[in-house]
This record gives sequence, C-alpha cells and structure tokens, in this order.
Amino acid sequence: MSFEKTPGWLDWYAGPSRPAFELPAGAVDAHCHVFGPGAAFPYAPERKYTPCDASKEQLFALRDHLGFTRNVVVQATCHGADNRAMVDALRASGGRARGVATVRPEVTDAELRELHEAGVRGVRFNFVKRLVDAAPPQDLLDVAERIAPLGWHAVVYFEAADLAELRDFLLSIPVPVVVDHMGRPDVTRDPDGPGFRAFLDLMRARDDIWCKVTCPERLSVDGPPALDGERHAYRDVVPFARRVVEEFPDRVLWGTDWPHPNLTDHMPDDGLLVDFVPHIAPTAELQHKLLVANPARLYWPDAD
Ligand SMILES: O=C(O)c1cc(C(=O)O)oc(=O)c1
Repeated sequence: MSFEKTPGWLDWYAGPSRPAFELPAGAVDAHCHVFGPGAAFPYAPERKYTPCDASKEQLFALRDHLGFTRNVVVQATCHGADNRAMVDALRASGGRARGVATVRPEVTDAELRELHEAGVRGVRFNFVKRLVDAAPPQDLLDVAERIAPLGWHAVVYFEAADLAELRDFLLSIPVPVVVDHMGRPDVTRDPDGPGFRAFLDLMRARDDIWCKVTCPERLSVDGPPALDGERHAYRDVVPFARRVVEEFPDRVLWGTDWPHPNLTDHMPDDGLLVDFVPHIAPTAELQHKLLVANPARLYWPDAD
C-alpha cells in the first residue's frame, strides 16, 4: 500500500550532527517512534495524519550515532492499535528496545502476554484531540486493571488545558503513570504560575507518577531551533523542564521524540537536541538518573 503524507508535514532530519554533550554509558532514548514503513506496516485507517516512513533500521542508526544504548519505542497514533511496526522494531533490537503499546479493551490476555514477551512494558492513553478520538475513561481503567499483573505502566498524553478535567481520572489509574512531554505546558507563562503548578501538584499527589521532560521543539515558542550549530536551543522550555528534573530527579525520563511527528515549522537536528539535556539536568548525577538509572528501573528492572 502506498501513502501520501499529510501536506505541510516535515520529514525527519537526515544527517544529524554528533552531540557535543557526551551521553553517559547506558543512556536510553525513552521516547521515540517508528512509522511503518507504510508498505510493510500500513498506517491505521482511523489515523489523523499520515507521516513519512521512519523505519527501525533508521531508528537504530540514530541511536548509535547519538550514543544511546537503548530505546523505548512508543506506539504512534498513526498506527492506531495495530502494534506490529513497533513490535517488529522491539524484536529486531536484540533486547535493546522496550515498547509502549496502544490496545483496545477487547485485547485478550494472550495478546497482552505476547506483547510482554516482545518487550512491551506499558500502554499509551492519549487525550490530545488533534491526534485521537479519546476512549471512554472506564475503558482505559479496564485496560489498566488488565495490565497491572504484568507490571506495566500507563503513558498518558494530554494538553495542559485539559489537566483540571483529567486530574481525578489520572489519579485513579491503578498502575504507575508516565506523563508525555510534561503535560504540554504553555511556556509563555510563568513556571511558578497556576498552570504549571497544577502539573507539579499532580506529580506530588502520587509518588509513582513519572514525567518525560521531552519535546522542547514542540513546546518552544521563541526557539531558537536546534539547527545550524545552535547550542542554546529552546531556552524558553528550560525553566519548566529543569524544575521537574530538580524536584523529581528519580521520576523523569528523556527521549528524542524522533521522528518528530506533526512538526510543520522546523525539524530539529537530533544531535543538537541531545545538547539540550545538560541545560535541564545540569549535574552528572541528575543526567545519570534521567538518562540511565530511571529508564532502566522502569523498562529493564531485571537487567543487571
Ligand atoms: O505532539 C504530537 O503530534 C505527537 C504525536 C504522537 C503520535 O502521533 O503518536 O506522539 C507524540 O509523542 C507527539
């Protein structure tokens, strides 16, 4: 099957630079995706965008180029609940990738076990309206009950404006919760103001809520973008991410978000994106927790 990508959609950046920041040994890119290729793994009929292809081989090449050891491949919404492309990447990784799946309430226990055996350790609940038609909360809670015995967690993606409405639901999820992209704060606001305080309060409400301090390229309003050798990209996002890293050093994760779905303004150089890390995690200890120890605890708890 051949697909035509959504107009205005930018392809991922080929030939990224090597980061100036040297990643610690064992670093995990804890948020990235594969797209298709569409000819082998067709995009879902219910998708809200059609991406360019971004294969597992290209993901693994980026991992090696940037200096990561492992990946967490998160099911992208363009594949709906068809996890085959993501699972194919996990199986090809030789144990160097774990996954987060999207499942429907009717998923069988045998299917969940098969996903587990492939390396899946979580499910994704998405509330971003431009990406999905959100499932009824009770369906999601039923799924969460089903995955609890497997030791999985729920990855949730929502907009800051929807947090007040979602808060009680999020707090009722009976497994650990990982919030994508800091709950998408409005970085033109004060990081000490009510909007981001509501997010930090959510993190404080349970000690098993984690946060991905990811996607500065999506959240930034005044850049400058991680392009053309820029060493201080996305400065407006730094106070938000750093706040989370410093208050919750043992519950933060970082990832590239490659291949950066739905960017229409600019496409970051992933090498320069890695150089964002020391701005938000300024000490070697914080960097090690963020990039190595935390993702290892969540995704490879049995590894030595
Ligand atoms: O903000 C986005 O557009 C976005 C989309 C997806 C997805 O389509 O799965 O995943 C992300 O992490 C971010």
